[in-house]
Formats: sequence, structure tokens, C-alpha cells
Amino acid sequence: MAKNSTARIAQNMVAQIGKELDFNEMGIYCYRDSTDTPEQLSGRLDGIIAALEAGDIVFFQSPSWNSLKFDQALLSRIRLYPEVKVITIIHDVRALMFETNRYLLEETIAFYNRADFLIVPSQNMYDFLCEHGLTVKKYLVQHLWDQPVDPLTLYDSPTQKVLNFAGDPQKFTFVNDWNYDLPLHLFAKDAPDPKPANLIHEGWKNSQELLTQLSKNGGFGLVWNDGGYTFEYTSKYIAFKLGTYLAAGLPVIVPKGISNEELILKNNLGFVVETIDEAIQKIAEQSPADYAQMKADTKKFAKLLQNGYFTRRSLTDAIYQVLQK
Ligand SMILES: O=c1ccn([C@@H]2O[C@H](COP(=O)(O)OP(=O)(O)O)[C@@H](O)[C@H]2O)c(=O)[nH]1
Repeated sequence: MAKNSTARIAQNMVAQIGKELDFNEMGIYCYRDSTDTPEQLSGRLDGIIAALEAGDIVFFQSPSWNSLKFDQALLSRIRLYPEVKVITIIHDVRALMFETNRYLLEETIAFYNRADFLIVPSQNMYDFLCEHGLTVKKYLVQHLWDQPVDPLTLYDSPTQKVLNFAGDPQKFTFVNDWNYDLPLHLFAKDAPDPKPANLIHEGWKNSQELLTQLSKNGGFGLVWNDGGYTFEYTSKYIAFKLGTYLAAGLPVIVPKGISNEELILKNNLGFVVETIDEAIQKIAEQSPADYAQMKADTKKFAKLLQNGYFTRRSLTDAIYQVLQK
């Protein structure tokens, strides 16, 4: 997996928080697994689970980003140990990410059905999976991705009227035509070509630099997409960037229908809008005092993400529940 990929950042973060809770990591190498012979695959799986013992609890971060067949084989190997409990953390559902992957849905749900407990990104995702054959009754909802960071590395900018967006313009093409007066700071390796006048290209930053720069820029963090199939997915998954912005202390702008809409409104963490035009208007109309209040509420909430409490809560609560009838 690419060093900078969001999936990798998220999985490493969960593993790191698990280690802080005294879990042992079973690292999984991401590779072209179709090149393995059955013997090679078997040896590899044994290596991954070498420290596993009967009665252990295993958190399976799904997908491993190898093939579904690989994940199924690994789970079968884990399942050979008596009394093992498997808690599957659904990071991403490949079948829902791209329309061309939809055919994988049934097999993916069959894979989830082999877990004793599920950590799902949202209630929407759980309900959707149930409608398509999910039978696991024990689950909890994760809600947000944490973004562990030392708050002393962050700034407190009073700037209100700017937007920040972390994402590749090839995947989120709306940034290529940014023609609003409100400046948009783009965090991505490549700038759109031609670059819109009010788009400030920040380049790719590592996690710490990104958080620091976001806090320096101030304004709002934007969670947006190009609609269509991707939008259907965002009503069920958790945008990683949402946790990033909030941990940096920035209120957010999110599209209506996103899985964590309620949480954002309830805690005064930003605006839920149907269009970018609406977002621009809301920001234009917002008084400095209202922004300061929103920011203060966001900074209070950010402590949860900065200290990894969403992940800690999910991991410990899942154990608590899976060991009970
Ligand atoms: O300069 C950058 C831009 C992005 N990111 C990371 O990439 C995430 C956003 O990636 P993506 O758009 O793929 O994720 P999504 O929000 O769709 O889950 C951010 O939250 C950051 O963790 C980063 O570290 N540096």
C-alpha cells in the first residue's frame, strides 16, 4: 500500500492505539497475493498468526487491501483456533467504493458474517449491510476517525473566511473549477492545471504538518465529493479528512446526507449543506462571534480525536461486549 494512503494511515493508527492498550499486532504485508502458490500463502498466513493462541480476541482490520480471497483464507486460519473471538473493523467496503466493484458485495458480507462482532463506520452502513444479508447482531458504531496529535503543535487562527480541502483533485474534480471568491487551500501533491485563481496549492503535507497548517489557515475544513456513486458511499463511510479538520480545531462544511451529519449539528461543529453555493453563503453570513463560538465548540470536541478516544472506545467496548452473552 502506498506510504501516504489514507487507508494505511488509518490502519496504522488503530494498530498503534491497540498497542497502547497492550494488544499484540499481527502485521499484514500488502502485496500482489495472486502470485502466491497455495503453499506460499499457507506459510505466509502461519507467519502472520504465529503468536495467536486459543481463546484470544482478534481485531481484523478489513479490508487488508490484499484480495478478498486472502482475507477469507486468513480468517479461516484464525478460526482454526478454538474459542477465538473475531472482531471485524470495517474500514472500507471495496464493493461500495467503485461501481465496478459492486459484484463483490455478497461475498464481502459473507466474510463479515463470520465475525463475532463488528465495528461499523455508521448506523447507515450497518442498516445497508443488513438489507443485503448481514446477520451479525453484535456491533458498535465508530462515528469518526481519530487524529492523534499534540494540541501544543497547533495554532489558533482567527481567520474565518477561507476553506481547506485535503484530497486529490483527480479524485475530487470539483476543485479544478473553483471559481468562488472564497479562497480554497488545497492539500494534495498536484495542483489542478490550469490552477483556479482563488485556489492556493499547499502541496502534500505529512499528517503533523497538515494539522499544523490547517490550524494556521483557520476557516473551515471542507468534506465534499463529486456526487454519484461516491456520494452514496459517503452516506455510509467516515471521511478520514473529517477527523483531520476537527482535530486541527477547524469547523467543517459537509454535504447533507453524510453519515455523521447529526453529530456535527448536535455539537456545533460546522454547517451541513446541499451545495457549495450554500456553504459560501452560510460562511458569508456568519458573524465573527458565531464563528468564534463554533470554533470554541470544535476545539473542545477535538480533544476526543487528538487523544484517540473514538478508537479507544471502539476497541475496549467491542471487547467488553464480545465477551458477554
Ligand atoms: O497533504 C495531505 C493531504 C491529505 N492527507 C491525508 O489524506 C486524508 C484525506 O484523504 P482522502 O481524501 O483519500 O480520504 P477521505 O476523506 O475520502 O477518507 C486526510 O485526512 C489526511 O489524513 C495528508 O496527510 N496530507
